[in-house]
Amino acid sequence: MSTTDTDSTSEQNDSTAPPRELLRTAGLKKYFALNDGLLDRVFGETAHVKAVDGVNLTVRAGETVGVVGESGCGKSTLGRTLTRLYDPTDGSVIFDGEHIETYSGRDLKALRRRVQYVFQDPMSALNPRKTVGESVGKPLEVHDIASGTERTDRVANLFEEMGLMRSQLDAYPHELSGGQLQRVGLARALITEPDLVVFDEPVSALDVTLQAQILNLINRLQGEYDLSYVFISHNLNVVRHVCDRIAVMYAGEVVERGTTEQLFENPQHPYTRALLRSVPSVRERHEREREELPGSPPSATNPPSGCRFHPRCPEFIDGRCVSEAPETRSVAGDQGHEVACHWAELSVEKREAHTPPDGAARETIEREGASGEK
Ligand SMILES: Nc1ncnc2c1ncn2[C@@H]1O[C@H](COP(=O)(O)OP(=O)(O)OP(=O)(O)O)[C@@H](O)[C@H]1O
Repeated sequence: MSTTDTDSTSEQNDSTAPPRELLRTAGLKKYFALNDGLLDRVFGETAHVKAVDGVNLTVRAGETVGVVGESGCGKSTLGRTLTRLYDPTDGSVIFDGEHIETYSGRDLKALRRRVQYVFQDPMSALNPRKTVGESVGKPLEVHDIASGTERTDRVANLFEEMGLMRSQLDAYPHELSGGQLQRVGLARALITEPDLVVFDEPVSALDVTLQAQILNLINRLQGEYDLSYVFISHNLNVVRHVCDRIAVMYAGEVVERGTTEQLFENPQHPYTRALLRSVPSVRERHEREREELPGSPPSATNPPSGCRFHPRCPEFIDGRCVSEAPETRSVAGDQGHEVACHWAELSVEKREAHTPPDGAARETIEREGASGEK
């Protein structure tokens, strides 16, 4: 898939130019080997879960980029691969102008200071046998940033900034509530003063009141600490409130990207439209559209041919949907808005006149399209 996100020298000299690019992935892939038994190695090829399959994503300084999609579409794997918690299978990750996909040793350690990951479950980043104060202060020691009383003071100050009490420095993780733990998780991520933080469903385990508090805190910290965020979520209401731009993922690929306004006001991909219809407050605004999206996401090991969404697509056109992977194209008149879909390539008139084939006709097209007999 292609991207139109580019930085030219003239842009950099222009005061109205967008902020500098902090992170860019190009053709990023992460496959997991599924079978690694002796028989598989001797007799056949190892099957792979194509969790992330050629993703281009750009994050500019100071912005929040959302990654949305149903469960299993590859959001967490993308987040972990672009922060080098996972090694990419292919493609590149450029952070602050440097290719980091090949980093190891000292370079990788230095990167860890600048790029942080906040998990849905903050316990994942905390040692249950250590006080939360010790866990939050640990990166200061690992990266030789501060020790002794300076370390204690830094951790205590950050705790207060997160809305925690100094007395809670000595608490063990099991002694704190979910909301307090997520604040500790934020403190642990911010203690090294990173440039980029990836949030993986940071509030989905919390009740609605706590969600709002933590989201407000995340929002405030961005300005105070000059941070860029990648915000992974399946909750479109949350994403809408915190993100500047959004990438919609389906079966390991980005199928649409644009500003939050573009995606919510002018969604182009049938998958994005279906996702939006599943959000009650948004559905009211799109009530003229078709009904809920049927079915579930495909196998990540053997995804459908052509457009991976075609078996579930309410706008299915013809054999192209089955045999040709759609290119990522700019949406006319909507700068920075891109979509990968054959239906979105049609003129407005053709789209309006289009009636998707159903029943036997569709089955025939799918069979012929997949076998190339069309
Ligand atoms: N370590 C792993 N080994 C094998 N397969 C994996 C691994 N991690 C993820 N997967 C698979 O990769 C695909 C993408 O998973 P991933 O967790 O990235 O999706 P997700 O969109 O974040 O889902 P969720 O919202 O449920 O967390 C899924 O099919 C998943 O089962």
